Amino acid sequence: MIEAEWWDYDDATELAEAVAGDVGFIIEQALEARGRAIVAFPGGETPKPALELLAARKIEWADVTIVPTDDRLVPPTDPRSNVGMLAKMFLPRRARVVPLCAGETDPQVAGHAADERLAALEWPLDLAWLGVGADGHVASIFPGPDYDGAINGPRIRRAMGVRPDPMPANMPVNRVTLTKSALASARVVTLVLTGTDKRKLVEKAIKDGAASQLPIGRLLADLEMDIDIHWCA
Ligand SMILES: O=C(O)[C@H](O)[C@@H](O)[C@H](O)[C@H](O)COP(=O)(O)O
Repeated sequence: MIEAEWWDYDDATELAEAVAGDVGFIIEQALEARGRAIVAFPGGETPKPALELLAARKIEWADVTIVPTDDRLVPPTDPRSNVGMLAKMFLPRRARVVPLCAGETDPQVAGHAADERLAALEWPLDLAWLGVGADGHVASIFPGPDYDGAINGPRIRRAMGVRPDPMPANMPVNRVTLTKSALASARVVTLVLTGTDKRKLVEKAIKDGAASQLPIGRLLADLEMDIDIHWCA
């Protein structure tokens, strides 16, 4: 079982400030050690306040590469696009924001194209900042025909196209995701979530370990380092 350290906050503002501080520190350490940083940031709603605070921090953003942990197969101008959100926040800061999808409509074609684009970057990630869905998905690793590939695929495969089955009701679109091995190999993995239901789900996933039925459980079971989990109700 992995060692998870839970950091509990009184409210969403405190959570966002703490996460922005932590992530900023991790990036600065990478810049100091290697002169550049490569980080994966999640999509969804939870990270937005922390991402905004982070973007306002004084960091040498021009030396930072940001990749979404996952994206929806929609144009970057679509409000559902994770890279669109990250680009709006971090391109004005001069960070490099690398998209997972570039107009492809077929998830498998998109996954292979993303994999090729990512191969040109410096691996491993300095940070994989993760969120979790109420159904237990992490990044866009969902049950369906691509689940096994995203979870158990060859280590060299960093991105995959995903056709969730069943489709999540609130966002019924195909995806591209970083694979479990690309995420789990990051130098630091951190998880940020809100709400009691998600907390219970993650606590059970950690307890179940590799036998977990949930994508988040399968990923956490594979980590070789401790993980900080930031949470507020
Ligand atoms: O497309 C996705 O599914 C997201 O990018 C995923 O990475 C996110 O972390 C979870 O869905 C949680 O999202 P919320 O924070 O909005 O619940």
